[in-house]
Amino acid sequence: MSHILDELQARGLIAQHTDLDELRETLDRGPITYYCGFDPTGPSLHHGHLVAVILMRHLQNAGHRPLVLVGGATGLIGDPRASGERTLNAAEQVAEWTGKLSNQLSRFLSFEGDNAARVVNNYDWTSELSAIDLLRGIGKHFRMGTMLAKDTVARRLASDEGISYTEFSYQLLQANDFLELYRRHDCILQTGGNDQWGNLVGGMDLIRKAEGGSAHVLTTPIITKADGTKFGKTEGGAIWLDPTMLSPYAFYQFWLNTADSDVERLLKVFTFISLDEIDEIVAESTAKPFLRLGQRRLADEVTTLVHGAEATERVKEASAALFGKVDPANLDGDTLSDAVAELPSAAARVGMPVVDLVEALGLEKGKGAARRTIEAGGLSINGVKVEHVDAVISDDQVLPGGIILVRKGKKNLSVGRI
Ligand SMILES: N[C@@H](Cc1ccc(O)cc1)C(=O)O
Repeated sequence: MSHILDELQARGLIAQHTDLDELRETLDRGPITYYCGFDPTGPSLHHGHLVAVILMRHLQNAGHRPLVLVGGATGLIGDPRASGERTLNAAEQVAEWTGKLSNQLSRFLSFEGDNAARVVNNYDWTSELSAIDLLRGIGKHFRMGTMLAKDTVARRLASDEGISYTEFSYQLLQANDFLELYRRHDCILQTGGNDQWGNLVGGMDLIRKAEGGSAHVLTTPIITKADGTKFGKTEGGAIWLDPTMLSPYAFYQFWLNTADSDVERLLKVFTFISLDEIDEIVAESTAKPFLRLGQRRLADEVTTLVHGAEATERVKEASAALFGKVDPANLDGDTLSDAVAELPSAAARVGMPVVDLVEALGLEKGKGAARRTIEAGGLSINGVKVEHVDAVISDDQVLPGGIILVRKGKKNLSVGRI
């Protein structure tokens, strides 16, 4: 088996790092403890966090021990972003999001065995820190020049809006986390997104200055698309991992819609499929691009990772239903509803003439046209061709969730809703 660091690099999971040879030697001496932090700035993680979590899981799979840090304290302060000062969220809100994030994060790591993961909250040590401790114990190790030169800080300083003292101080708190975890758990590696580089190095320097200790940092790349457009946006917004914010169906579709030019890279970053197998998938996919094998596998794996195997099966049943093969017995109403959420729809009822429904859906302008389409064999309900112009909607055509799939020709799919 290849070395974990080589594997991570080959997968494109490492953007920047401190001395890799030294880290390699450290890792080879035995399991280490590492951490990655997540701030509760919203109710859910998104695809960006997923890259960080996947890196954590790779390291855990290689035998190392993860500490998942939720920023109960840092979430109250706000890591400065280039786009501007954050509004402070209420303490109760941050506490609620902290709980949600810990739950989500816990799904991705193992909490059993010798290298079981642990969740830590920086509120536990930061809330006890007095102003005097902060300024004497930590502040003294920081040089203003270095703090001001941090990428986001420098940019915000140069902006009209500037930066508050609150956000400016954020780097002290994150650095203190690393020091605290170094002291408490012998944690010697911090990972994070590439935008976190400055914060990570700040902690590493603090460990050296305060304890004479040596630690490492690794960052994951910010994922981009080959065509230069932003990765991870749907019409509805970010690729949230919470199924109530983005349905598993929409989540699956996002991955399924990956461009051919991005598939290989995303398979390496977002799945645990071996690199050899990815080579095979890509070769097959390139030979028969119309089958979108790479995209399917990607969507399958990532949806299973985030929402579980069962949800993924339901999503696939619902997509199959949309493309003609409807077996209501296997369908779950909620997933089907998610699947048809974006399609044109109209109210329907049992006993309604099919031509009326076709007209209401705007599939044809008027009943005459609707009749002609049926006569020509161009209309189907739930994938079954409608044979008679005077057919009416029957009970058994109502799918779970009160849905009737009406298709004209190959492409025009609409939904009657009971
Ligand atoms: N600053 C990190 C979150 C974080 C918080 C505290 C830490 O100790 C580490 C990381 C972010 O915004 O993504």
